[in-house]
Amino acid sequence: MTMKFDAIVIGSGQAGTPLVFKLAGEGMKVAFIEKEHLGGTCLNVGCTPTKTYVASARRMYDALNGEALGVFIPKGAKVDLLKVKERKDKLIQKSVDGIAKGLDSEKNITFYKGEAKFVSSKTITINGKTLEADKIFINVGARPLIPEPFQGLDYLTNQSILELDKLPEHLAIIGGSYIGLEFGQMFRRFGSQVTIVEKADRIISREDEDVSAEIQKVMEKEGVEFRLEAECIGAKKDKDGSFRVKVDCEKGEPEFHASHLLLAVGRIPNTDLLNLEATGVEVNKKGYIQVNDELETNIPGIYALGDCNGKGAFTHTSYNDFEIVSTNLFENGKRKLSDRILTYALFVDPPLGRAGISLKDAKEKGLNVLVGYKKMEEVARAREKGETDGFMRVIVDAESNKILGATVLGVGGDEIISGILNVMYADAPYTVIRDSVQVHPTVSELIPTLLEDLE
Ligand SMILES: Cc1cc2nc3c(=O)[nH]c(=O)nc-3n(C[C@H](O)[C@H](O)[C@H](O)COP(=O)(O)OP(=O)(O)OC[C@H]3O[C@@H](n4cnc5c(N)ncnc54)[C@H](O)[C@@H]3O)c2cc1C
Ligand SMILES: NC(=O)c1ccc[n+]([C@@H]2O[C@H](COP(=O)([O-])OP(=O)(O)OC[C@H]3O[C@@H](n4cnc5c(N)ncnc54)[C@H](O)[C@@H]3O)[C@@H](O)[C@H]2O)c1
Repeated sequence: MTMKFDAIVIGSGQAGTPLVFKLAGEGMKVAFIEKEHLGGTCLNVGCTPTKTYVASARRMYDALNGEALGVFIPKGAKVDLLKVKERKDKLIQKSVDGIAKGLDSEKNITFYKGEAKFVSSKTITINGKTLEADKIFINVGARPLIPEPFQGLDYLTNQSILELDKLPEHLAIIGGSYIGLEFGQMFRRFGSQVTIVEKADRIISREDEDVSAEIQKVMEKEGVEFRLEAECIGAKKDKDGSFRVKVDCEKGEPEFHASHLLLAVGRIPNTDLLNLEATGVEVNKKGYIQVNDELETNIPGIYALGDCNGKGAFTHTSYNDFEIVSTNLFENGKRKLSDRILTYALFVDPPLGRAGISLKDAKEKGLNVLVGYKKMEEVARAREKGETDGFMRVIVDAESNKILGATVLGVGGDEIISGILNVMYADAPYTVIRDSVQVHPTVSELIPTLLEDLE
């Protein structure tokens, strides 16, 4: 028998979860399907646990680096990974329980635990049942990419590394991008030896070259080893249980030993699990579902939100997808994907805050831009804190005076970037910040000064 609903939401990610409550609140009967964790990647195996670990790692760093500020902390500080994990598990559980309680008390939502598959553009199957709805919202997220040479090995992913209760002696991380760098710095701070293997000639090669160089410098100072221009082509387990990691490289050893191996070589969308062929929904070569400016696919009534549409890869972009769909469906709104300005942070320490285009993007597009740049060393508050690594850069359109992009790599960079982003959303000229008065002493106070000196 087919069960009829007004809407079906597949995946309890950062868009699906708020959407299901909104749909139900509007009086629709909704089926909500999740195959693994309630709350999705961000809450269970992404942002929340990693930023919880980053906080513990920072405490450890402070305990070991007091002397420069005249604070002598007796030796012996150590990390108990089990306790770090328990703290993380508790934080997650509280949020998961909150979602579960919300579901229990909403009579319009029927929750199904299991993997949904399409039968047609209006029907899906779940645990042997068939559900039908005129509106179907796909929010299935992404999973770690596991290249062929690593299949069958007991490697770690962003999920399993967060289940360890003992510190790895030597953690080899394959991939020097967002996931690799955040885990790399935190495990080094916890006390592991860390080697990051990256096939490109620099880490986070989507960023400007000076960003890659500065983050590498900071992490090397803390003892993280980098193998650049080194493609990991596989690994073997030795009898003692350690890994022999093989790299294709011109410089350095083609093999090294590590106790643990973390794969952080990219993510793939979970769209291959959905039997989308039954619907005619278009996906691109990488498996991302193609959507229009309002997140609808080529099949009317089917929407794709979050990482699986390839339009963003962050929690805030996924949540914004929810806002677009929700406003347009229920509030007569006209919100569009194309109104969104790119922004994100990389939570290494000091953090990288980014908004809009990079200098590399500006050059590639041949844009006529003015650039303001200051090193963190020039910021009084950064000197007072003893945290002078990094720099800030703001890119301005030479004709319109509008801000096109910004990079704040330095203490507070993840928060400071919002001030610049807000002016970009206001579509105001850079002179608004240049002529503003900021609190002294803050890192933000140098941004008006930086904007006085555009080149
Ligand atoms: C280690 C790590 C750290 C991160 N840190 C940050 C950060 O600091 N800031 C940030 O903005 N972003 C961060 N991200 C990215 C962020 O987690 C994702 O962008 C965000 O979770 C995207 O959410 P989503 O809505 O696309 O779906 P997800 O949160 O991925 O949820 C999708 C859900 O769908 C379920 N599902 C899949 N297929 C099916 C199916 N067929 N049937 C039923 N259910 C299904 C999955 O089990 C999953 O629970 C991080 C990611 C990782 C991996
Ligand atoms: N702070 C944040 O917002 C945050 C944090 C973590 C993750 N994320 C999300 O996670 C995703 C990034 O995932 P990621 O870091 O795994 O992937 P990525 O795609 O960003 O980078 C993969 C890296 O691995 C390298 N690589 C690939 N194969 C290799 C090989 N065989 N040997 C050596 N290097 C190899 C690539 O050159 C690349 O630098 C993004 O979607 C991002 O949005 C976000």
